[in-house]
Amino acid sequence: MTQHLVDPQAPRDLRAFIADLPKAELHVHHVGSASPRIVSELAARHPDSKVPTDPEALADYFTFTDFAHFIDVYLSVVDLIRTPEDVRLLTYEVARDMARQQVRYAELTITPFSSTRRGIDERAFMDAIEDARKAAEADFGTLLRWCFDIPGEAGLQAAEETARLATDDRLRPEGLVSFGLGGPEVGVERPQFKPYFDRAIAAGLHSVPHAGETTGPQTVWDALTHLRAERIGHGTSSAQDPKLLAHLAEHRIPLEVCPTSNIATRAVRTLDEHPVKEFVRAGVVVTINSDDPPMFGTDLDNEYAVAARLLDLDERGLAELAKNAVEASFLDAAGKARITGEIDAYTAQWLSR
Ligand SMILES: O=C(O)c1cccc(C(=O)CC[C@H]2O[C@@H](n3cnc4c(=O)[nH]cnc43)[C@H](O)[C@@H]2O)c1
Ligand SMILES: [Zn+2]
Repeated sequence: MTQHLVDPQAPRDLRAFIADLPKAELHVHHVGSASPRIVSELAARHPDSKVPTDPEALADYFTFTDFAHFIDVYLSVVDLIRTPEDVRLLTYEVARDMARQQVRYAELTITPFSSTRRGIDERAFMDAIEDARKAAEADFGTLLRWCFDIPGEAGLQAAEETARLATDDRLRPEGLVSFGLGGPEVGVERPQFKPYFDRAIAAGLHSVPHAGETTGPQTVWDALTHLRAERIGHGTSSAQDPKLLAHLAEHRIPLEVCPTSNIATRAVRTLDEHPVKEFVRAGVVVTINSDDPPMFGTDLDNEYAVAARLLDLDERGLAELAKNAVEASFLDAAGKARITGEIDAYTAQWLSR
């Protein structure tokens, strides 16, 4: 792993504030959220897997030479999820880990194509995630919603399958709010996915593709123009194009920034070189996210601590970041007002200590 949990450079008091701050997370992957505890349990169920279960070996296994290596390792963890019960366990336990960090609401990116192509029945898959969603809400108070993403490198057959699963009224899960596109960007041009995004948008889903994570700003423009993106996953390379930054700011298209992820996949060299400051300076709406937290040796609290350092934020600034995520989410107005109220009440109480 490339980073230790809780940015050691963040002041102790700020870390305590972050730990209890009610939060929303908009960019976090389902399989990429499997903690060592969950991975161990899944690997025990499927002992033929090459994924190590010993935490130290796992830390080593989760050290990536580049983005392609990360995707290879990611897919080996995907291979651990073989039954609807695996899907349910993963989803419910991920929600438990989120609740511990006071995550009140999360949009979890799920790649149903990866599961159905590995033989999990599509109806059973949908039932498993929905069952876990309802149980997580009842048991932990964490609201989960889904973003179904196309694994772009798997091609148009994967796009077709993902669009079908997301728009078929008999299958589409109640918690589904958005449609995405993930995986490597190099050689995976965004415009080819336009017909699938058009179908998803026509079915009432929001468009949230990854773009500008591992390629330049043109990919972000393509996501905006061809895929009608309402938020951008990462968008890191937007910093190279002042006109793009101005466009994102003017149209209030939020970026889902995942600082530690960008270091772990070597998309950005060091945290101090991360362009998040430039986004804020240009007036772009920034949300802070963890992406694949255990794989990147991070969690959402740590990402807030990193953001506090990079953006020189105090408690009020951190509360604004948390509210950005709520506002940029696809939660209904009453839900947004409730979580925003909680953030304000918590911050006021903290500052009056
Ligand atoms: O499942 C398969 O069989 C398969 C076949 C070919 C290609 C793929 C993928 O490319 C899967 C990639 C998968 O990775 C997820 N992910 C997780 N973190 C990130 C990230 O930081 N940036 C982009 N993608 C990420 C994503 O959900 C993709 O669907 C699969
Ligand atoms: Zn991602």
